[in-house]
Amino acid sequence: MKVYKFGGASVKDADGVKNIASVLTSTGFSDTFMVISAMGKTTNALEEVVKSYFDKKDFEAKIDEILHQHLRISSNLFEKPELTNSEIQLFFDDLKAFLRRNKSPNYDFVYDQVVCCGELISTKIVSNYLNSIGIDNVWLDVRDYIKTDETYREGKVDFNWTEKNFAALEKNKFYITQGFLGSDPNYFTTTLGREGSDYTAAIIAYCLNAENMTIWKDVPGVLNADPRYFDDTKLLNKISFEEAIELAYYGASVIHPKTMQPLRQKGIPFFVKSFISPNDPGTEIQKKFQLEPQIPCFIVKKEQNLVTLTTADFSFISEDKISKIFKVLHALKIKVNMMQNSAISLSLCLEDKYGKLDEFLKSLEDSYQVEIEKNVSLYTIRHFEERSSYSFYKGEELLRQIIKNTLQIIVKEA
Ligand SMILES: Nc1ncnc2c1ncn2[C@@H]1O[C@H](COP(=O)(O)OP(=O)(O)O)[C@@H](O)[C@H]1O
Ligand SMILES: N[C@@H](CC(=O)OP(=O)(O)O)C(=O)O
Repeated sequence: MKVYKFGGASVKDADGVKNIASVLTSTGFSDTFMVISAMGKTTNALEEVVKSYFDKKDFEAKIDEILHQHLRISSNLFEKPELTNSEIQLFFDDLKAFLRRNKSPNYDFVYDQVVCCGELISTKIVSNYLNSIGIDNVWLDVRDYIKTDETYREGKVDFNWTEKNFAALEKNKFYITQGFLGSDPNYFTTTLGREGSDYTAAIIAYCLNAENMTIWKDVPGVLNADPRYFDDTKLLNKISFEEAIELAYYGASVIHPKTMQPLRQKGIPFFVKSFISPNDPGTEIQKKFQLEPQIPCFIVKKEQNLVTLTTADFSFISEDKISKIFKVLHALKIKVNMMQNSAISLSLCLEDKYGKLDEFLKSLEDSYQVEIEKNVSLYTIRHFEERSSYSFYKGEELLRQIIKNTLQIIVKEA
């Protein structure tokens, strides 16, 4: 069995859905498990619904907007869209009913029960479309298979339970299911973290001992830099799992960082390919591969915060103090992307996905002098060449660090 994953960019409109059919026709689809994300930016739109709901604003109008976007796509796909449209309508009716009767004040719990709609609808549309053109498939609710704990928005997968569920599945079929979703022990929906559908595909590949896994993207494969921010990017033909983990960790957003671990554990070959040119080789990721070609790789993480703490009384920043600071960061789910310390100061490059930075800074007020530079960029160059002078950014360099073959620079962009 092979595992395919198509992300939001590949199913952003009716033409995208039709293109999946041509990819499948050119590559074959027997004994395949296909994971699909929400269409385009639907997850962002559903996040807005949750925010409006908690802000006591008109969340139903936002839901209707998302409903109509999907109905439009469906109308462009089917000669007779009535059946699919009524299924789409039902998902949204259920969503509204859930929000009207919900009593839980837990934002993260409600978030997961709402945003899952994006993946449930996209897979319904794609599955119905493929069946309508003779590509027979079976739609699965992934929440019946992938089990997690109760960490809403960042569900931790119970691999043993999940593996048992997949073992019961009938072989040699073409399955379509949702990325990004799971369910907790009480069968409430959980999500695996934003952009988590790549990870879902890897979990499924792991559980089914897949021959290989391919994620289909709008780029030719893994490039040595994000083409949105860098010119003259080059395709990396081969990379090792370790290199892919490093690239993803530093922010190469083409692959979700958690994706590699399950694949590496079972030695499952992993491809990143273009859904525009499905017959091109793309990037192959395997154990013990050497990076090919051997060139520097550039990564940028935007919207970072550089926080510098200096002890108010000029005492040393001891391990004890650092450990307390990190406990608070962990509790507030603030990610540290780079750190540097001296005797009396500690600089941290922080990513504040959940808007908790002010709470963090408040907790430090009494013990530290705090300086903050918001909205900075963190550039990372893997395999940098010492003699090269890099001029890929415009702005002021705030901090620089070299660890082995990795150079990192924090920049206040001009
Ligand atoms: N090193 C890289 N190589 C290729 N693409 C990259 C890289 N770093 C970032 N990207 C970006 O990743 C995008 C594809 O990933 P993503 O948008 O998450 O796809 P999807 O949501 O469809 O799965 C590309 O359009 C590209 O801008
Ligand atoms: N739809 C989810 C999960 C995901 O992985 O999406 P994508 O494959 O489009 O990055 C998100 O936007 O976070």
